[in-house]
Amino acid sequence: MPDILTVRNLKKHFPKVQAVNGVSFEVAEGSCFGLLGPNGAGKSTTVEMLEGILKPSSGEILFRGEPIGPRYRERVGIQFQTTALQDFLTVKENLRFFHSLYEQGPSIEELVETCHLGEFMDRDSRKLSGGQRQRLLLAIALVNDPDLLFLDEPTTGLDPQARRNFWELVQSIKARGKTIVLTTHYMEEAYLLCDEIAIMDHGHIIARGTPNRLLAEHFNDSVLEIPSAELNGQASALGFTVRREAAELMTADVNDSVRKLLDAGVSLTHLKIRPRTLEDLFIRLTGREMRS
Ligand SMILES: Nc1ncnc2c1ncn2[C@@H]1O[C@H](COP(=O)(O)OP(=O)(O)OP(=O)(O)O)[C@@H](O)[C@H]1O
Repeated sequence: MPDILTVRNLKKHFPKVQAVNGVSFEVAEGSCFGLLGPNGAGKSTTVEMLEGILKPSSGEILFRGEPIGPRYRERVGIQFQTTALQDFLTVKENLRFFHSLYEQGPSIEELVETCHLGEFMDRDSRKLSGGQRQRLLLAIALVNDPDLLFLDEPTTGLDPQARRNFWELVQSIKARGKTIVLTTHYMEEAYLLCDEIAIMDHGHIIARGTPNRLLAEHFNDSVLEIPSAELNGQASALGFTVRREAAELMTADVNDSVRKLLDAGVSLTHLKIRPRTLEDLFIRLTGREMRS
């Protein structure tokens, strides 16, 4: 697929901070691109420049090969946070208001169907649950039928079920050929939704690629997890690190490690063997855990 966005050596200085310090990447048409990083890494600043809201200090942003200009805003959709909603209006009224700002785009009925808003159209938009609010904000981001959709931490604060519902929605929108740029603090979300991710820290991109390729590049081992109590006081002798109730062992030879556990008389009933995750990669690269 050709690139819908090309970003070259993008920088943004604020008076006391170099928030973004020379980032370059491409986003393929129809893909979901994830920008990850610890607090203050420069994700929001980067995204605001890509959205055309914030002027870069230097560098280039090309949309389908052309520098972004006044018509760019017609081709992008931005899922703004709650403040974008008009107070005292119902969901239907909010949707009508934003819909009236554009001459083209899907009908209100289509937006309602796509974002599953049907059940609460007459509700005051301040009375929505977190998941319902995010679906309304997503519908508003889609009013102009954008080619490129920006989702900035769309599921932060949602309960697990609402988060899963939102992921399904994002997948269905992507299946219609839209390109998505997503920032998230949830590694599971990035793994599930993103074709490609970039991990930022201190204004730089420190890793970029498909989630599976990045995992394969950085790890050749798996993780054994077992309740510490089951190791009968032999955790350190068996090479395990104890983290609260669970003990962990990273091993490139799972068979050998399991054999040693059996030889030591450890019950394997609650043993879990898992591959490395993006969370592990994130901690390895940034030295920090993701905010949850
Ligand atoms: N308008 C501004 N003026 C001055 N400094 C700013 C401004 N916006 C952001 N910064 C600083 O730039 C750096 C990057 O901030 P940014 O919000 O882009 O990070 P982030 O990765 O999105 O963090 P978070 O995950 O907390 O949202 C931080 O040090 C932040 O304090």
